[in-house]
Amino acid sequence: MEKIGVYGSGVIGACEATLCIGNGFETVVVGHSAPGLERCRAAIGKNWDDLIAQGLATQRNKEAAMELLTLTDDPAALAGRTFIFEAVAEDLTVKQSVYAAVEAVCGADTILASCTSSLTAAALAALVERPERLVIAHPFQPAHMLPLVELVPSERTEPAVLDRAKTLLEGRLDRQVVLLRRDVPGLLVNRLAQAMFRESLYLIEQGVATAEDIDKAVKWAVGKRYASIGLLEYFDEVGFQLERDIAANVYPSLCDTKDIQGIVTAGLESGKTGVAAGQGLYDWSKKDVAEFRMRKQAPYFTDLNWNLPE
Ligand SMILES: NC(=O)C1=CN([C@@H]2O[C@H](COP(=O)(O)OP(=O)(O)OC[C@H]3O[C@@H](n4cnc5c(N)ncnc54)[C@H](O)[C@@H]3O)[C@@H](O)[C@H]2O)C=CC1
Ligand SMILES: O=C(O)[C@@H](O)C(=O)[C@H](O)[C@@H](O)CO
Repeated sequence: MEKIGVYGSGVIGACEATLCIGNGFETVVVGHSAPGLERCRAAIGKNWDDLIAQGLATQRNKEAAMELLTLTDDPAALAGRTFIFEAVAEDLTVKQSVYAAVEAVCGADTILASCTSSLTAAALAALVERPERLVIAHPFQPAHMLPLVELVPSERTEPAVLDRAKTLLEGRLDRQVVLLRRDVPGLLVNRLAQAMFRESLYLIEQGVATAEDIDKAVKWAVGKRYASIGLLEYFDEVGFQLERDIAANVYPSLCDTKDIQGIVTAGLESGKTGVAAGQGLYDWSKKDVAEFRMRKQAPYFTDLNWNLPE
């Protein structure tokens, strides 16, 4: 059984810890500030309360899971850990300092699994002394609920490391793994997501549709359809002939900007940066954030198959 560490006590660190303790793994979480660690403990507790409210866990499961959790600001507590999820800021300098701290206390056999959303495995491998032990294991929010993990080796990752990561994720942590054959920025899902975000922002800027219109279309067409069939299964069903004709009409007018769009730079300048600011593409002061949180988790409630601690 791997001995798990999580470096990072933010959004993803809290979810990874919830998942690991929820499957009976004693887990050490390293953060870098006392208030951050307190927020992390509260976030993990809230994740459990949501599961309990859905009848998917009991108060006893929560207590047993929380007993498996250690939160600390001391990286030395990672000594003896065999599998570390790195979930710190999306910044190579921050990741490099964290990797140095991990490699200073962990053995040569310890796997470093980065949760990065957009950096390449090659760029991360260049930051460590033992690149053969580094892999990307990219989760999706809410990371303890949504099962997909993208696994990406660098050219220097040992095959046995991939096997161990896959065994842990699929065999012990109730995850669905997609292995990327080559290292690309944004991995797989974030490349698709960024293409959709770019086009959506473009459609708003061009006055074609509102954020509400786009989200309604995504929920009812894209979301529902591709929940049961694959995107490319659908492409094949339509057939190459029609898809070629549509592409010939649509490709020339698709957004292909390489720049960050005005709607985003303006939001950053005015402080209207999304849910946490109360205003982004939507006015969140008029929306129910707690209801959104439950809606975000709801699709996964029926699939949970954890080895809950008693
Ligand atoms: N938020 C998301 O939707 C997702 C994020 N990720 C990836 O997970 C990683 C973490 O992201 P979040 O949890 O969202 O970020 P966050 O901002 O919520 O948490 C970042 C963590 O990094 C720590 N940190 C920041 N500077 C540090 C430093 N100099 N030394 C040590 N620790 C430091 C913070 O204390 C915090 O614990 C990133 O690589 C991100 O791309 C992956 C999937 C989804
Ligand atoms: O979708 C997610 O939860 C993740 O894939 C991410 O890496 C990112 O945070 C991304 O979605 C932000 O757009």
